[in-house]
Amino acid sequence: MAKILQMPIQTGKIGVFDSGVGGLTVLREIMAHLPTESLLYFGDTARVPYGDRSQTELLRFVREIITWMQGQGVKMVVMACNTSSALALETVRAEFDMPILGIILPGARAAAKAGRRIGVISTVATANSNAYKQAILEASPVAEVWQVGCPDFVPLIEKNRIDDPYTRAVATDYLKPLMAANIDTLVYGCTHYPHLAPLMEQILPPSIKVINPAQSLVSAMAKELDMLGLRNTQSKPDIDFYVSGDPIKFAKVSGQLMGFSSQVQPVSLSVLEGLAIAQSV
Ligand SMILES: N[C@@H](CCC(=O)O)C(=O)O
Repeated sequence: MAKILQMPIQTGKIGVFDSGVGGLTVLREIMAHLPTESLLYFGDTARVPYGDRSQTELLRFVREIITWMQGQGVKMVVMACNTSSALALETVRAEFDMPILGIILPGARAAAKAGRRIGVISTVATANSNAYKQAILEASPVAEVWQVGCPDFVPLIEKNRIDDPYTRAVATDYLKPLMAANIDTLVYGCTHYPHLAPLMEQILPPSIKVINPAQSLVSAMAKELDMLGLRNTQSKPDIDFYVSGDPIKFAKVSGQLMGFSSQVQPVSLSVLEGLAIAQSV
């Protein structure tokens, strides 16, 4: 595939994407810690969940999204999605001529610093990839890692069923093997899961440290922006939201989860799919 060359500029937006509302937990950290950056958020809500997709499918989606973001003039892309980071990051980094950051390495490093008996909850695809386990063990060879795939979480969170006894029962069940393993640290290995924090805080013993990889990702972003001379110093940043599914539904759920309302614009799947075809010829 040919690389598309483009000169990034400081005032360009940072593209942030996920399958749905999960990446908003990353967006929240970026807004808090890099408040002068303009952002472009894309939620692939027509194709959520990503967690049971094959690597071939995910690579196609991720290539389409990054190509589309390049067309929007972004200066950096942030995969606010662990599943994409686990299965597609390395490949697309070699294909695109722009900084692309994933969330797993920063999360794994933070976990390795925080504890020794580490539980990672994630999508099934992320768990099967062993990406967290490998990255944690690289950072701390003495660590022990337990990974649990939690396929029911994303559909429940996309419907904002957080304060729901069913979700509580599901969460208790997923955490059981980790409690039995006596973990000291729990990693939210899917960006949707920090939305569950109010529920998790009720279920988890307070002695367990909880790692939200987005916090370390934002530090990595800051370093990368400085290194590339791409920090935005303009004072009036803005945020654009786009989804491949229903913009009204996304605006409603994101408003409930984040506490602010936003204008959400549609990007049709045929536009995205066309980009992948154009790239491969
Ligand atoms: N936000 C997700 C994607 C989840 C999904 O769509 O299954 C992640 O971090 O992996």
